[in-house]
Formats: sequence, structure tokens, C-alpha cells
Amino acid sequence: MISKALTIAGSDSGGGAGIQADLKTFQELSVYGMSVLTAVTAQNTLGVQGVYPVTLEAINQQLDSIGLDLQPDAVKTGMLFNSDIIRIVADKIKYYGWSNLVIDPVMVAKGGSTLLLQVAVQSLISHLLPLALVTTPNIPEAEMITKMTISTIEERKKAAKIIHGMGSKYVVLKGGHDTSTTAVTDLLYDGHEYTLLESSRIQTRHTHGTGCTYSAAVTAELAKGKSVAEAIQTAKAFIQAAIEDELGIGAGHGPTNHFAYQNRLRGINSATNEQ
Ligand SMILES: Nc1ncnc2c1ncn2[C@@H]1O[C@H](COP(=O)(O)OP(=O)(O)O)[C@@H](O)[C@H]1O
Ligand SMILES: Cc1ncc(COP(=O)(O)OP(=O)(O)O)c(N)n1
Repeated sequence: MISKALTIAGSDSGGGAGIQADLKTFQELSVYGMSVLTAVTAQNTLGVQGVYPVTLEAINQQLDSIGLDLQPDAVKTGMLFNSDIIRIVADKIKYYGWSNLVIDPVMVAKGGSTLLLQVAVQSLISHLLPLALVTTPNIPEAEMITKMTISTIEERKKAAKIIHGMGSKYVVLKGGHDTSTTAVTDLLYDGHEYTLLESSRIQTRHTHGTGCTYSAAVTAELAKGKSVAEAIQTAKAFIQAAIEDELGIGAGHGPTNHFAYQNRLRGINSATNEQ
């Protein structure tokens, strides 16, 4: 039987982040994708032009439609925008007993637009983090959650430990925003050990949706029954390929290439789309 994954997130009209990035990633990793839309954004590679939260009634109904029929093997959350949405999502996750929950604590888009109201950060901590199997903050998100400044690896370790203490069984503190080195280092904490996951930093402006794509890949692999360590390893390879084989579309920060990982496995050249 096919594995099924659910994303609870916002729509990116430009297709590089949010629900669109998640569903593309699920599909590429051979997982059946489902979605609950929390907000509609008017967005492209130049930035976010508009944010429209979906009504609480519509969010509730979408969650029930999934819960009453299509049990997901893994679930991820992305843009949740406000405290009311967070509370509804957390309640339904508990009600339906959904496990393998990946929380991407999306707060601000790369261009600076707000995707989670600041007053809602505490709701995320109180209601969602205790349910998480894996939480995947970037550095600014980890700073918002822990209220600390993070510059060194030691500070990252401290922040990951605090987020673990908030209830998330595994924490991946992503290193994309630390541009001080030629490597990109993500830090994994499982409550016992810290593991550094290092890759070469790709010099490109086309990194729109990296966090969504990465956390969706983790979710897809968990849905297939992979361990957290295996899921994180595959997700890192998926995002590395997606950034490396850039599509180069749009006048601003373009999307990553969701075809790239599978293209490589199939021996297809991402530039020409030929074998
Ligand atoms: N320039 C880059 N080169 C290689 N990997 C990157 C680059 N930027 C981000 N990544 C990877 O993409 C994933 C998302 O990272 P990050 O940019 O920190 O998150 P977000 O998109 O949520 O801000 C991480 O696994 C990170 O290591
Ligand atoms: C609808 C929507 N959800 C999430 C994001 C943030 O995506 P992320 O992967 O963190 O990448 P950037 O937008 O920061 O490049 C988004 N922009 N829109």
C-alpha cells in the first residue's frame, strides 16, 4: 500500500515554497500527498505581495475530511499564521492520533514578510512542539523560540536542547542562514547526542522554499517508515540536489529544483531533461 503524507501549510502562488513545495517533494519521493490549506499567499520570486488566512471553519473541515477517511502516515506543518490556527491544528492532530509529526516553524519569508504573527510564537511552543517528532527551525526561528542569540555552534547546541526540552523528540537546527563559512551545517539533537550534518554551500540566489522542501522530504521518508536519522539523511541529499541543479526561473530568489534528486537517480540531466 502506498505511504501517505499530509501537509498543513500555506499556499505559495509562485510554487516554490509552502503547500506546492511540499506536494512536489512528496510526489518525487513516491509518497501520496494530501494538504490542508491554512492561508493563501500571493507570492513570487520577488517576495510576498499578499497574505490571506483561511477561515477557521474551512481549516477545521479540511482536517476532518482527512481524519475521517485518509489516515496520514506522517504529517508536517508549515505556515500557520496565527494562534487560533495553531490551536485548531494541534487539537485535531491529537484527536485523530496522527503521529510522525514534523514541525517546520515557519515565521518569516526570505524577503521579510510575516508568515506567523509574533504573538503566536508562544502558542506554537505550548500547543505544537510537545506533539512533534521532529522540529526543523532555521537560525532566526530558533532564536525566536528560545529568545537567545545564536552565532556559534555551542549556542546552536544550547538552542536545540531548549527546543527538545519543549517536547520535540528530535530537533534539526538548520544552518542555511549562517553565511560565515563555505559549508552549510545542520545540527541534529535527539536528546542524547548532537550530530553535525555538513554539506558544501552552493552559491546561488535561488533558495526560495529550501526549508519547506527539506521538511517535506523528512516527512515523506517518515511516512515510508524510515527512521528519523535515515529521513534526515535523504532530506539533506534531496535539498542539496534541488539547490545545486537550479532552475533559474523568476527575477528574484527562484525556487529549488524538485526534480533534481530523482533525475540524478534516473541518470537524467536536469539542464536538458534528457538521459
Ligand atoms: N546555499 C545553500 N547550500 C547548500 N545547502 C543549503 C543552502 N541554503 C540552505 N541549505 C540547506 O537547505 C535546508 C534549509 O535551510 P535553511 O535555509 O536554513 O532553512 P529555511 O529555508 O527554513 O530558512 C537545510 O538543510 C540547509 O542546510
Ligand atoms: C506559503 C509559504 N510557506 C512557507 C514559506 C517559507 O518558506 P521557506 O522554505 O522558509 O523559504 P523562504 O520563503 O524563506 O525562501 C513561504 N515563503 N511561503
